[in-house]
Amino acid sequence: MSSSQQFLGATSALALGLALTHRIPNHPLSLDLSTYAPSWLPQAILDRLQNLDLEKLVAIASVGGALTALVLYLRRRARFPPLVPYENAAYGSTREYSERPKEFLDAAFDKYGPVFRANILGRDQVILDHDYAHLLFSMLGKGLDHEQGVIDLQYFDVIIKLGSQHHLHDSGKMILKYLNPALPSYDAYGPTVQLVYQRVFKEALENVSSSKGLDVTDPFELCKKSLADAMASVIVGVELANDPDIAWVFINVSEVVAEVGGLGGHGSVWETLLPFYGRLHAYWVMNYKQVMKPYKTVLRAKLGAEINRRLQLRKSVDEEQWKEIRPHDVLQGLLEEHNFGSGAVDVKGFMNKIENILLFVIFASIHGTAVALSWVLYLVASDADYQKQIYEDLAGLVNGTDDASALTPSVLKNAKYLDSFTRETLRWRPDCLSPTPRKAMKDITLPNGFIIPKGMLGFDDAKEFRPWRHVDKPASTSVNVSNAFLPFGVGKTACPGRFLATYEIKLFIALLVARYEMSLPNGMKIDHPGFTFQAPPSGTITFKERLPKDILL
Ligand code: HEM
Repeated sequence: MSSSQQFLGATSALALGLALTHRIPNHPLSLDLSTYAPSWLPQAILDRLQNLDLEKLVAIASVGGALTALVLYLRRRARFPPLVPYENAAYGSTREYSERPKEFLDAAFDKYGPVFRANILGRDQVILDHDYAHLLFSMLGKGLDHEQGVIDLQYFDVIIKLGSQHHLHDSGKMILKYLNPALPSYDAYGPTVQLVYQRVFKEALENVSSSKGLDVTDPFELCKKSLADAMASVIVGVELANDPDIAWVFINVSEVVAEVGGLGGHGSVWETLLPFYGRLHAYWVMNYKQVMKPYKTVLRAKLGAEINRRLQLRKSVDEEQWKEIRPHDVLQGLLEEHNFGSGAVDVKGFMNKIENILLFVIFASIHGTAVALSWVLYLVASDADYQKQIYEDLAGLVNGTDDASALTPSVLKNAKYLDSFTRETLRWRPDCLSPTPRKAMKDITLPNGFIIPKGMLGFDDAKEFRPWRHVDKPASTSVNVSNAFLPFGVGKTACPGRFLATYEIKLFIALLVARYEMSLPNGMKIDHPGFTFQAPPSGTITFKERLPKDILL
């Protein structure tokens, strides 16, 4: 504090104290303020201040107090990162950002440096370049709350409350238990996912040949369908995954939640004017309209029938035969925790317990992974050299075999170029701000003196895309979370599905690159910048089959 601020503060505090203890007596008061007075203050003014009557003193103190507060406020504000100017007070920079996110961010970084504020979605938000975000999250991370950031921006608390309880961590525990790469059974999911992909590719790319390319106009649908079917096979089993009603649940649940949480409402006039509008909307959709109800009804009916089928089947075979035919899926693991062995599963009680957990896992596993996968796919398709490098990487691993089930999770771990590409895409996706905002729970002072004010959200922006930057860096694989790599979060709540997610992404790309050459005849388009849940790119991808001698799998 400067000496003038100290003087103002001392005068105010003294006057207020006196006013309270003397209850404002009606006679002049003599004070000695000379020790506090700055040297530049004229003696005449000091004399008058020292012989004030109390009423005047209280008046001066009030003005002094108000001025001190104003000075402190202005000084604190002056240390906020610079704000990108905007013309429309209602929209701030929301429109400008949503129309051309990359240009908007690039121009702001050029002009203001690594940290600035922009008024987006009705509030000032701090945006950091990647290096600065890394520094901030790792060195000054205390007081930055990821969960609170996500709740504020994505209404996660409303969305994941699919029933009467939150199921985030229960779902996490379930994934870590049944889809844990440390378990020997994990590799068993490889062939399951591969069979699904091959079936979906066969349907979608049936008419492709080396002479005649095939244009796929909506590759995101291909990504989503592949992942929804793969997750259904892994979670409820290959047989049930073929049921069209179950396929409908898997593909739509994630869509609905993503809509509610971001893609649909964000950027609307309402949300910009009323930042809490999104939350109200989420309450309306989830709790009043109960959009999850039809999915729950189908899930209950179909899973109920499947559980009874498995119980009957188990009764009809002996121990040895059961070992042969026991389904390798998450459902079976869960059933075995709930009396499957004794043949006395209480189906209704079981469904009550697991229904919401399953719905959350379906959401968590499909939409985000499909968007991430479509980014990887478009970026791979954007450059023949990327495909060449990944193809050579795979050729070394496949080693002459043409058996597609060769690419188990443990084999694909060694596809280092593909892994680096996946990590870099997740790190970089350029269309929008990081999906892991942080909320400042207290003022945070940056090394350059700027303050990130309490209550504000912070994002990071990643600069250059360099797909091989993580090659031969064992601590920087696609699943190593850290403050420098936030797409899967960090710490004890880091995404437990990231092992499966990156496997699914890499396998999808590997199977395509092994057989096809891809190109983007019209480039790629970013239709909607992700304010929170990220949006996929769009645009046609042309597939051409490699010459038979070059097809790897
Ligand atoms: C590329 C795809 C994916 C991305 C980018 C992603 C990202 C995330 C992020 C950012 C979180 C929050 C982390 C935090 O709070 O710090 C999270 C949590 C979670 N994810 Fe993922 N995820 C993906 C795929 C998956 C898959 C495939 C599954 C399931 C198999 C899954 C299941 C979960 C669960 C259950 C949680 C909650 C964990 C807890 O709070 O205990 N995710 N994910």
